[in-house]
Amino acid sequence: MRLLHFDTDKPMDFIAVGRLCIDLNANEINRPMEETVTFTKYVGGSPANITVGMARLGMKTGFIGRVADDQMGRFIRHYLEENGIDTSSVITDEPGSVTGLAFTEIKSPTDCSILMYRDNVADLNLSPQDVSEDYIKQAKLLLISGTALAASPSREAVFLAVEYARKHGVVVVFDLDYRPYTWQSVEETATYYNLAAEKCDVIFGTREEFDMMEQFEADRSHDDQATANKWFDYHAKIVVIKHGKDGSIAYTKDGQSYTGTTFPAKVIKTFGAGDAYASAFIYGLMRGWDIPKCMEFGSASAAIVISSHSCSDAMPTADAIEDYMEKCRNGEVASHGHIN
Ligand SMILES: Nc1ncnc2c1ncn2[C@@H]1O[C@H](COP(=O)(O)OP(=O)(O)OP(=O)(O)O)[C@@H](O)[C@H]1O
Ligand SMILES: O=C(O)C[C@@H](O)[C@H](O)C(=O)CO
Repeated sequence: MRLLHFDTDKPMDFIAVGRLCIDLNANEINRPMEETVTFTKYVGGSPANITVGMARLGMKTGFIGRVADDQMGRFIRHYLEENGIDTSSVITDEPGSVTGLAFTEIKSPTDCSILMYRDNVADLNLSPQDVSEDYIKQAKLLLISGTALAASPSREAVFLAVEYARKHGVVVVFDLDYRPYTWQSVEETATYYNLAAEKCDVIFGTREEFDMMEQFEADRSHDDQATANKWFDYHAKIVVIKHGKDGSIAYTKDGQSYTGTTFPAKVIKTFGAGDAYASAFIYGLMRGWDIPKCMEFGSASAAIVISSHSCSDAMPTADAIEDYMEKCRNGEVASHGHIN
């Protein structure tokens, strides 16, 4: 059974919609934020990272979003363009809004957190009028990400993008990307996440993210297969549930499930794993690979990114992923900072 159809007549491979922001990653690692004094600036935001990943993998990519009319907004636009990402649907917001900042605290390879500055951010000002049906219809795949659903008008813009995608046979992928601090309440969060997930072909999330979505259900089994089955009753063909260092499980609508293992990593920080995994997995899907191969590629890409200081800038090329897998097979990469 063919799970997904990518329309090869469409010129653009991949478009993401949502947040573009800045990561300021601690240079002094293995210490709390209170003792951290210098940071390196990178483009950040989960959908931005995934798009950079896709571009590094050689896909023709574009982004729909809003950036602030400030130095940070210009830095983001320039970085996307340098990576070959089309920015014709990246709009500069009216003066007054700011660029979202994520300060990352790297206390240890397994204890990382993010301190967010997201008041009055430009990315959540994306409006339905910014979403072009013509732009979306020429892509094979649209990626949406949960944080863009946190507030209006960005929320409506994402739902409209999904409608256009479905109307024109564009595969819709949802990366749950749940960041609690951008939401008002768990009730609101679960409501919008569930409404969006109903409309998507592929869903990526962690067990905790799916638990958040299922919090008001009578039967909360926390069971991965039950979670996947629920979405197969709507539109989904593939549901991937990620379990950090314990790997991932992919379920497909034809009743199969596949367990993905992890690659050894010299972990510097754990965030970015999910974005790297998603980009390499989606790349594999678009190349027509079977699910286990997509998972293997995703896991290897994740291991590379968590062994690096950044998320976006560390996204590997296909050759770099192949090389890494080869080195792991030859026993040349030992795990470090990896708690089993
Ligand atoms: N410590 C680790 N060592 C090796 N691989 C890892 C590790 N942590 C995560 N991965 C890989 O990355 C994949 C996704 O990780 P995870 O479940 O942490 O996603 P996530 O929570 O969405 O990530 P993020 O922190 O970027 O939000 C895992 O399925 C696994 O393949
Ligand atoms: O916006 C965030 O939540 C932080 C991201 O910018 C960061 O790159 C990350 O956490 C990747 O998943």
